[in-house]
Amino acid sequence: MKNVIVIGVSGGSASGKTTVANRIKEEFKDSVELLSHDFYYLPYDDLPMEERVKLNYDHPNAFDTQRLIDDIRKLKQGISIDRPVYSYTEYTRLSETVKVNPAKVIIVEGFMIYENSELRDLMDIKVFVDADADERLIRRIIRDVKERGRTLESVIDQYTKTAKPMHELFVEPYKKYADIIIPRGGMNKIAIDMLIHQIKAILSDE
Ligand SMILES: Nc1ncnc2c1ncn2[C@@H]1O[C@H](COP(=O)(O)OP(=O)(O)O)[C@@H](O)[C@H]1O
Ligand SMILES: Nc1ccn([C@@H]2O[C@H](COP(=O)(O)O)[C@@H](O)[C@H]2O)c(=O)n1
Repeated sequence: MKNVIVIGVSGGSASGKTTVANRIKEEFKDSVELLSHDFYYLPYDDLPMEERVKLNYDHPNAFDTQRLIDDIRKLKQGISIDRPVYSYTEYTRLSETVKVNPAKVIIVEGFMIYENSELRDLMDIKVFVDADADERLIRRIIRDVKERGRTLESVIDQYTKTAKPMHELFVEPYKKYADIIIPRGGMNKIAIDMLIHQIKAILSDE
Protein backbone atom coordinates (compact mmCIF):
# COMPACT_ATOMS: atom_id res chain seq x y z
CA MET A 1 0.00 0.00 0.00
CA LYS A 2 1.30 3.47 -0.93
CA ASN A 3 1.29 6.48 1.41
CA VAL A 4 1.33 4.58 4.71
CA ILE A 5 2.61 6.64 7.58
CA VAL A 6 3.50 5.05 10.91
CA ILE A 7 3.33 7.29 13.98
CA GLY A 8 4.73 6.20 17.32
CA VAL A 9 3.04 7.60 20.42
CA SER A 10 5.02 6.83 23.54
CA GLY A 11 5.30 8.24 27.06
CA GLY A 12 5.08 6.91 30.57
CA SER A 13 2.14 4.94 31.89
CA ALA A 14 -0.99 7.17 32.10
CA SER A 15 0.82 10.09 30.45
CA GLY A 16 -2.00 10.57 27.92
CA LYS A 17 -0.82 8.42 24.97
CA THR A 18 -4.28 7.02 24.21
CA THR A 19 -5.81 10.50 24.51
CA VAL A 20 -3.33 11.90 21.95
CA ALA A 21 -3.82 8.89 19.63
CA ASN A 22 -7.60 9.39 19.79
CA ARG A 23 -7.23 13.07 18.86
CA ILE A 24 -5.35 12.03 15.70
CA LYS A 25 -7.99 9.37 15.02
CA GLU A 26 -10.76 12.02 15.31
CA GLU A 27 -9.03 14.04 12.59
CA PHE A 28 -8.25 11.27 10.11
CA LYS A 29 -11.15 8.95 11.07
CA ASP A 30 -11.18 5.71 9.03
CA SER A 31 -7.77 6.49 7.55
CA VAL A 32 -6.29 5.65 10.96
CA GLU A 33 -5.71 2.27 12.60
CA LEU A 34 -4.38 2.07 16.15
CA LEU A 35 -2.10 -0.71 17.35
CA SER A 36 -1.23 -0.68 21.01
CA HIS A 37 1.92 -2.48 22.17
CA ASP A 38 -0.20 -3.62 25.13
CA PHE A 39 -2.36 -5.74 22.78
CA TYR A 40 0.81 -7.82 22.37
CA TYR A 41 1.41 -8.64 26.03
CA LEU A 42 2.33 -12.32 26.35
CA PRO A 43 -0.60 -14.41 27.68
CA TYR A 44 1.35 -16.39 30.33
CA ASP A 45 -1.57 -18.83 30.17
CA ASP A 46 0.59 -21.67 31.47
CA LEU A 47 0.57 -19.88 34.85
CA PRO A 48 -2.35 -19.62 37.29
CA MET A 49 -3.86 -16.17 37.92
CA GLU A 50 -2.16 -15.84 41.33
CA GLU A 51 1.23 -16.19 39.60
CA ARG A 52 0.34 -13.94 36.63
CA VAL A 53 -0.54 -11.00 38.91
CA LYS A 54 2.99 -11.05 40.36
CA LEU A 55 4.83 -10.70 37.02
CA ASN A 56 6.76 -7.66 35.85
CA TYR A 57 4.63 -6.08 33.10
CA ASP A 58 7.02 -3.18 32.59
CA HIS A 59 9.89 -5.21 31.11
CA PRO A 60 10.50 -5.76 27.36
CA ASN A 61 10.28 -9.54 27.89
CA ALA A 62 6.60 -9.23 28.85
CA PHE A 63 5.66 -8.46 25.22
CA ASP A 64 5.56 -10.35 21.92
CA THR A 65 7.12 -7.33 20.19
CA GLN A 66 8.19 -9.42 17.17
CA ARG A 67 4.52 -10.11 16.38
CA LEU A 68 3.78 -6.36 16.53
CA ILE A 69 6.71 -5.66 14.17
CA ASP A 70 5.50 -8.35 11.75
CA ASP A 71 1.94 -6.97 11.89
CA ILE A 72 3.08 -3.40 11.13
CA ARG A 73 5.13 -4.67 8.19
CA LYS A 74 2.09 -6.55 6.84
CA LEU A 75 -0.17 -3.50 7.16
CA LYS A 76 2.44 -1.43 5.31
CA GLN A 77 2.36 -4.02 2.52
CA GLY A 78 -1.44 -3.79 2.33
CA ILE A 79 -2.12 -7.08 4.13
CA SER A 80 -4.80 -7.28 6.88
CA ILE A 81 -3.86 -8.70 10.26
CA ASP A 82 -5.65 -10.31 13.21
CA ARG A 83 -4.39 -8.58 16.30
CA PRO A 84 -4.52 -10.09 19.77
CA VAL A 85 -6.84 -8.77 22.50
CA TYR A 86 -5.41 -8.34 26.01
CA SER A 87 -7.35 -8.23 29.27
CA TYR A 88 -5.81 -6.31 32.19
CA THR A 89 -8.43 -7.77 34.52
CA GLU A 90 -7.61 -11.37 33.52
CA TYR A 91 -3.87 -10.68 33.12
CA THR A 92 -3.92 -12.65 29.87
CA ARG A 93 -4.87 -12.64 26.21
CA LEU A 94 -8.48 -13.36 25.28
CA SER A 95 -9.32 -16.10 22.76
CA GLU A 96 -10.75 -13.64 20.20
CA THR A 97 -8.73 -11.50 17.78
CA VAL A 98 -9.63 -8.26 15.97
CA LYS A 99 -9.15 -7.87 12.23
CA VAL A 100 -7.19 -4.74 11.32
CA ASN A 101 -7.26 -3.57 7.71
CA PRO A 102 -4.44 -1.58 6.10
CA ALA A 103 -4.86 2.18 6.55
CA LYS A 104 -3.00 5.31 5.48
CA VAL A 105 -2.06 6.19 9.04
CA ILE A 106 -1.00 3.56 11.56
CA ILE A 107 -0.56 4.74 15.13
CA VAL A 108 1.60 2.53 17.32
CA GLU A 109 1.02 3.41 20.96
CA GLY A 110 2.92 2.11 23.97
CA PHE A 111 5.15 3.13 26.86
CA MET A 112 8.10 1.00 25.70
CA ILE A 113 7.96 1.25 21.91
CA TYR A 114 11.21 3.20 21.48
CA GLU A 115 13.29 0.67 23.40
CA ASN A 116 13.30 -1.78 20.46
CA SER A 117 15.33 -0.41 17.52
CA GLU A 118 13.63 -2.64 14.91
CA LEU A 119 10.22 -1.33 16.01
CA ARG A 120 11.47 2.24 16.29
CA ASP A 121 12.87 2.16 12.76
CA LEU A 122 9.41 1.42 11.33
CA MET A 123 8.11 4.80 12.50
CA ASP A 124 7.97 7.95 10.38
CA ILE A 125 7.15 10.28 13.29
CA LYS A 126 7.96 9.54 16.93
CA VAL A 127 5.96 11.38 19.60
CA PHE A 128 6.61 11.31 23.34
CA VAL A 129 3.80 12.45 25.63
CA ASP A 130 5.33 13.97 28.74
CA ALA A 131 3.73 14.22 32.16
CA ASP A 132 5.15 14.44 35.68
CA ALA A 133 5.44 11.15 37.55
CA ASP A 134 3.12 12.27 40.36
CA GLU A 135 0.36 13.21 37.88
CA ARG A 136 0.78 9.89 36.09
CA LEU A 137 0.60 7.98 39.35
CA ILE A 138 -2.61 9.74 40.40
CA ARG A 139 -4.21 9.04 37.00
CA ARG A 140 -3.00 5.44 37.09
CA ILE A 141 -4.49 4.84 40.54
CA ILE A 142 -7.89 6.21 39.45
CA ARG A 143 -7.85 4.31 36.13
CA ASP A 144 -6.59 0.97 37.47
CA VAL A 145 -9.09 0.93 40.33
CA LYS A 146 -12.02 1.98 38.10
CA GLU A 147 -11.19 0.16 34.88
CA ARG A 148 -8.63 -2.55 35.53
CA GLY A 149 -10.14 -4.15 38.65
CA ARG A 150 -7.24 -3.27 40.98
CA THR A 151 -7.09 -2.29 44.64
CA LEU A 152 -5.39 0.93 45.73
CA GLU A 153 -2.75 -1.14 47.59
CA SER A 154 -1.97 -3.30 44.54
CA VAL A 155 -1.55 -0.24 42.28
CA ILE A 156 0.85 1.44 44.69
CA ASP A 157 2.77 -1.81 45.27
CA GLN A 158 3.14 -2.48 41.52
CA TYR A 159 4.09 1.13 40.83
CA THR A 160 6.81 1.11 43.49
CA LYS A 161 8.25 -2.34 42.74
CA THR A 162 8.16 -2.43 38.92
CA ALA A 163 6.40 0.39 37.02
CA LYS A 164 8.57 3.23 38.40
CA PRO A 165 12.01 1.52 38.28
CA MET A 166 11.32 0.03 34.82
CA HIS A 167 10.15 3.44 33.57
CA GLU A 168 13.56 4.78 34.53
CA LEU A 169 15.28 1.93 32.64
CA PHE A 170 13.12 1.37 29.55
CA VAL A 171 11.03 4.50 28.94
CA GLU A 172 12.72 7.74 30.02
CA PRO A 173 16.15 6.98 28.42
CA TYR A 174 14.44 6.40 25.03
CA LYS A 175 12.67 9.76 25.02
CA LYS A 176 15.73 11.05 23.14
CA TYR A 177 14.56 9.20 20.02
CA ALA A 178 11.32 11.21 19.86
CA ASP A 179 10.85 13.85 17.16
CA ILE A 180 8.26 15.72 19.22
CA ILE A 181 7.79 15.86 22.99
CA ILE A 182 4.25 16.90 23.96
CA PRO A 183 3.68 18.27 27.45
CA ARG A 184 0.07 18.22 28.77
CA GLY A 185 -0.81 15.44 26.29
CA GLY A 186 -4.31 15.55 24.84
CA MET A 187 -4.87 19.04 26.28
CA ASN A 188 -2.04 20.50 24.18
CA LYS A 189 -4.06 21.69 21.19
CA ILE A 190 -1.19 23.54 19.53
CA ALA A 191 1.14 20.52 19.58
CA ILE A 192 -1.61 18.21 18.32
CA ASP A 193 -2.58 20.63 15.53
CA MET A 194 1.10 20.82 14.48
CA LEU A 195 1.29 17.04 14.46
CA ILE A 196 -1.88 16.78 12.36
CA HIS A 197 -0.50 19.38 9.96
CA GLN A 198 2.75 17.40 9.59
CA ILE A 199 0.87 14.15 8.95
CA LYS A 200 -1.19 15.86 6.25
CA ALA A 201 2.00 17.24 4.66
CA ILE A 202 3.62 13.79 4.55
CA LEU A 203 0.46 12.19 3.13
CA SER A 204 0.11 14.78 0.39
CA ASP A 205 3.83 14.61 -0.49
CA GLU A 206 3.89 10.89 -1.28
N1 LIG B 1 -3.94 16.05 30.20
C1 LIG B 1 -4.67 15.31 31.04
N2 LIG B 1 -5.14 15.84 32.19
C2 LIG B 1 -5.85 15.08 33.06
N3 LIG B 1 -6.17 13.78 32.88
C3 LIG B 1 -5.74 13.20 31.76
C4 LIG B 1 -4.98 13.91 30.78
N4 LIG B 1 -4.67 13.07 29.76
C5 LIG B 1 -5.22 11.88 30.09
N5 LIG B 1 -5.88 11.95 31.27
C6 LIG B 1 -6.56 10.85 31.97
O1 LIG B 1 -5.55 9.99 32.48
C7 LIG B 1 -5.88 8.62 32.25
C8 LIG B 1 -4.81 7.99 31.38
O2 LIG B 1 -4.85 8.62 30.09
P1 LIG B 1 -4.49 7.80 28.78
O3 LIG B 1 -4.61 8.72 27.62
O4 LIG B 1 -5.31 6.53 28.72
O5 LIG B 1 -2.96 7.47 29.10
P2 LIG B 1 -1.99 6.34 28.58
O6 LIG B 1 -2.55 5.82 27.26
O7 LIG B 1 -0.68 7.03 28.42
O8 LIG B 1 -1.96 5.30 29.64
C9 LIG B 1 -7.27 8.61 31.59
O9 LIG B 1 -8.22 8.39 32.61
C10 LIG B 1 -7.39 10.00 31.00
O10 LIG B 1 -8.73 10.42 30.95
N1 LIG C 1 -1.62 -7.35 33.20
C1 LIG C 1 -1.10 -6.11 33.17
C2 LIG C 1 -0.44 -5.61 32.06
C3 LIG C 1 0.06 -4.33 32.12
N2 LIG C 1 -0.08 -3.58 33.23
C4 LIG C 1 0.45 -2.21 33.31
O1 LIG C 1 -0.03 -1.42 32.26
C5 LIG C 1 0.85 -0.34 32.07
C6 LIG C 1 0.81 0.11 30.62
O2 LIG C 1 -0.44 0.66 30.28
P1 LIG C 1 -0.58 2.24 30.06
O3 LIG C 1 -1.94 2.36 29.40
O4 LIG C 1 -0.54 2.89 31.42
O5 LIG C 1 0.55 2.69 29.19
C7 LIG C 1 2.24 -0.84 32.44
O6 LIG C 1 2.92 0.12 33.21
C8 LIG C 1 1.95 -2.14 33.22
O7 LIG C 1 2.47 -2.08 34.52
C9 LIG C 1 -0.74 -4.10 34.31
O8 LIG C 1 -0.88 -3.40 35.36
N3 LIG C 1 -1.24 -5.35 34.28
